[in-house]
Amino acid sequence: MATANHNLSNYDKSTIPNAKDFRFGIVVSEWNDNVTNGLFKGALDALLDCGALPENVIKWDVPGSFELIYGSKKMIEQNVDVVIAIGCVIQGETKHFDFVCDGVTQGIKDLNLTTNTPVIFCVLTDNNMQQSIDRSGGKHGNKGTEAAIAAIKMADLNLK
Ligand SMILES: Nc1c(NC[C@H](O)[C@H](O)[C@H](O)CO)[nH]c(=O)[nH]c1=O
Ligand SMILES: CC(=O)[C@@H](O)COP(=O)(O)O
Repeated sequence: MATANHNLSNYDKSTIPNAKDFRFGIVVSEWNDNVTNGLFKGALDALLDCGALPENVIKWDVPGSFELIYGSKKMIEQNVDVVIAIGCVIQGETKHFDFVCDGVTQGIKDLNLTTNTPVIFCVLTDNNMQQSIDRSGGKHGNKGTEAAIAAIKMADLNLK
């Protein structure tokens, strides 16, 4: 189902574990920060709504989405139960978009394979700024909210 047919912010709290005992690390890219700040707000609001304690949420900023890989790796060392990697990559004139998107995707995938801490992929890879705005609190909801719910579920799974 494409995002256009699905609101990213919809969730049913009755189906989500209480997050009060989980520690969350959130790494946020500063590129396109009008978007990434919106994604972070969506994620934080959802975590707190589902019972997370503010003191159990660590937030770090990194320069760009490519640095989400190293930032998430270092965040894992902070003994958190799950990491959310937040970024916004928008197509420019060159192929750089392709390499950044593939690099961060593969890097986060590798962290999920090689560590015991889930890293949630909350990286928009859009054709233009409007698509990013629409997915960070706009008409399609907020991918940060979606990522937070995924983070809670994966933290709960990680304890089993
Ligand atoms: N163009 C975008 C970038 N580019 C920067 C890279 O992520 C990286 O910081 C740089 O190559 C230095 O290593 N980053 C984004 O997050 N979004 C973009 O649209
Ligand atoms: C994803 C990028 O790095 C890209 O936005 C940079 O823009 P350009 O390809 O025009 O250099």
